[in-house]
Amino acid sequence: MSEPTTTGPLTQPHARATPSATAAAGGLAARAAGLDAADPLASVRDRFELVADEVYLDGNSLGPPTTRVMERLSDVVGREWGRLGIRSWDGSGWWTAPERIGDRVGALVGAAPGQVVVGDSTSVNVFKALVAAVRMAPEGRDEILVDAATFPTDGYIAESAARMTGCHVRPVPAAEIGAAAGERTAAALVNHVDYRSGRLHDLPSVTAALHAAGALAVWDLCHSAGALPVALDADGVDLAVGCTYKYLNGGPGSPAYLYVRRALQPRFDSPLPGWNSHADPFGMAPAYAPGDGAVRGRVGTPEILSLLALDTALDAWDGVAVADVRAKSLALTDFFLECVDALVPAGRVESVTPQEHAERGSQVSLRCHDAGEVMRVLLERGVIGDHRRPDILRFGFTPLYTRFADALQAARVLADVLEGTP
Ligand SMILES: Cc1ncc(COP(=O)(O)O)c(C=O)c1O
Ligand SMILES: Nc1c(O)cccc1C(=O)C[C@H](N)C(=O)O
Repeated sequence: MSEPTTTGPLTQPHARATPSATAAAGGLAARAAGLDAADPLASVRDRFELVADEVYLDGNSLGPPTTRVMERLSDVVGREWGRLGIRSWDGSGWWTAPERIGDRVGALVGAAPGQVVVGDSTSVNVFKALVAAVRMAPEGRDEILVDAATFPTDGYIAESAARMTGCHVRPVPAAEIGAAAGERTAAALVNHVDYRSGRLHDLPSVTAALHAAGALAVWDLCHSAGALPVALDADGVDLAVGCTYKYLNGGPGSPAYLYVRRALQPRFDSPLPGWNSHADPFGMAPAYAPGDGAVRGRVGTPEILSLLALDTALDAWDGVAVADVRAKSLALTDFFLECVDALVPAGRVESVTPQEHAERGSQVSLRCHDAGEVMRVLLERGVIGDHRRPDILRFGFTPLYTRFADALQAARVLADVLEGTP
């Protein structure tokens, strides 16, 4: 599995102690204030529960709660579960929630209704998607291509899916997957945004190249859904999975989702054909007969509490255009890189996140000596990012609630911490 490509050191000389550096910092503060004042998404921040005096830059791992989730969960537990009990499966719409909320997620990833179902973990959905993809591939194909830098769970599950379907896994850098696909390739599993480097991969062209080779394209959208535009239908993606606890704010362990392109649904042969995906679940028939549409991706009883927490979290998107989110995400990450460049002592960090907008997700990853210790101190000082071993500091920028002033504050604290360490 390959390491992310380094895109060059942040080279500006560090001059914080000089009058010109002080002026630069003042200039950055004025710029941040101007950018925040002009931000069309500024008021959306009020929809989230955020800790005062903290800069939360870990929404690419666990998004914070929305302000309405407590009230919704208290109603679900107190009234729907507590008073209506079993009647809520129908009366409160619990039974159909996976497809109903799936359509809401679908709207954020360019999927027309009826193709996304929410439930299970991302790992489980990777398994369903990959085995089903191989089962739908042309006869005689025995290779699954996997993004060589993939988030580990995808790689582990692909290995198992391959063993179960008589295939082998070939790891290939994501950018080369299209070219690597050949007549033996059944399917490829690719991360839209790399979790370590924040690199955005070219979904339309990789998907088209896979199709040209007769293979199916399975995308993991964990680090892109809710952070940037995704056009699953328009780009002809076959299957996709993603989590809902990062940029969709569903909460810790909230259920993941599975997209199966409508044209493929009749051939989607789930490796986990649980009773919830049956054409007549309450017929309790001994023989399995799959239901029609997105429901085919279901397995067992849905995780109602976290599913409905996600439902409420998605209200935060009311009136928000994904294009505005993308524009702000790029502006935030550009501004953070500029602040780091201006304030952090020269040579202490280098960005592994691409400079080119077309290749950047919604995070900035900085390679840094002693990154674990540096992140520990940042957390102590109220800058919440994370550390990926051995040497990566990750900062996720979630446009719905992150301000330009937060980006500057994070860079200032980072500069301070690095000044005090060798
Ligand atoms: C790209 C990617 N895939 C999968 C996962 C995890 O999947 P799961 O929801 O099963 O823990 C993560 C993060 O945890 C991820 O970043
Ligand atoms: N899912 C997580 C968890 O249960 C605990 C801690 C972190 C996570 C994450 O999501 C990690 C994340 N996918 C990553 O990009 O590293």
